[in-house]
Amino acid sequence: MTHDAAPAPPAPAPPPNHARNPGTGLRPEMFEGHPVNRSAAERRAAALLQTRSVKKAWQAAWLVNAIRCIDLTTLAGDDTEGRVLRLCAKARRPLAPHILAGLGLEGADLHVGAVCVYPTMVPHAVRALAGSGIPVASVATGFPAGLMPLPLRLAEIRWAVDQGAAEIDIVITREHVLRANWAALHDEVAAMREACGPAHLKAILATGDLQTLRNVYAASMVAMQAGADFIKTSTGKEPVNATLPVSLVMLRALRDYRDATGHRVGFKPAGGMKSAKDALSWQILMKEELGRDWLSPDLFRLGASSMLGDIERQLEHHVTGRYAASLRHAPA
Ligand SMILES: O=C[C@H](O)COP(=O)(O)O
Repeated sequence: MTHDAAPAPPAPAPPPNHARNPGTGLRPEMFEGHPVNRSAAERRAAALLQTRSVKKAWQAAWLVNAIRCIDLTTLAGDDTEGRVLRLCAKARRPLAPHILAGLGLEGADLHVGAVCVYPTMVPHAVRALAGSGIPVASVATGFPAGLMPLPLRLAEIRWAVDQGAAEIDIVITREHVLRANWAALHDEVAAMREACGPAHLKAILATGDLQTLRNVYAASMVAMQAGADFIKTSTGKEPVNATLPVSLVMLRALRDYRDATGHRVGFKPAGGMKSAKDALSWQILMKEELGRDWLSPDLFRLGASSMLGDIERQLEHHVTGRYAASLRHAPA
């Protein structure tokens, strides 16, 4: 079966069509005792991808939509100003001119969803992206482990926001989840949300550390109840990062939260996603579970350091009928 309702070909990113999530205060009845069946989640994720595929003619539109939703990321210990400047140049012009022309998108303002960096790289990224409309996202709160005193984690958020970060990717204290200390998790994320001020808070749940899918569901719900604007699967540093079954559980939490509160919260799978096929798989999952409205950059991001290169390669093939050597593409 093909996937008929592909996202429309890309248009300039629309303004956010929903208010920020104000949170609800801690409401354990929304997640305690909520059953999550691992093999059912695995079966559903696998079945979706077996029975749904994107029509070949529409794959290019889906891949262009993925570009609009990428948080183009560098989070390496050897990051430098030069690397961040190159990344920002790629963020502004994610496709080579002949590919854009082949897609009929010469005039389109196609750029990625955000550039995601460590806090000390924020000033470089802010400078390089000035006037582009591309937000700078900063990880903070002692990324990736988060095991720093809370006042220091909050100060790190404030520092990154002062430097111009418009989005803050925080990490949660995994121990709060593993001990089912939901009040502590709620209060921590709520304090981080307050420290963010106008910047949007993306809560990284580090799902590979959370042991059970029931924990993933509960942590997703608590983060949203504390006012997270996005929930994100992984730091990219856990042994297991974004997977489709875990994502499915988080999407169900997003849906349940929307149904209970009327607020739509964004989703960001991250870590280990490298191919254009991954970009299609996660978009199919989103569309099947949450609908196409959720497939825009204000509600969906793909956190990836190396996915854009393969997307560009596949789009070049779409346009020219042949693959170029990957060295012809500017590194993403
Ligand atoms: O937040 C994004 C992740 O750190 C990116 O992970 P990745 O380097 O495996 O693509």
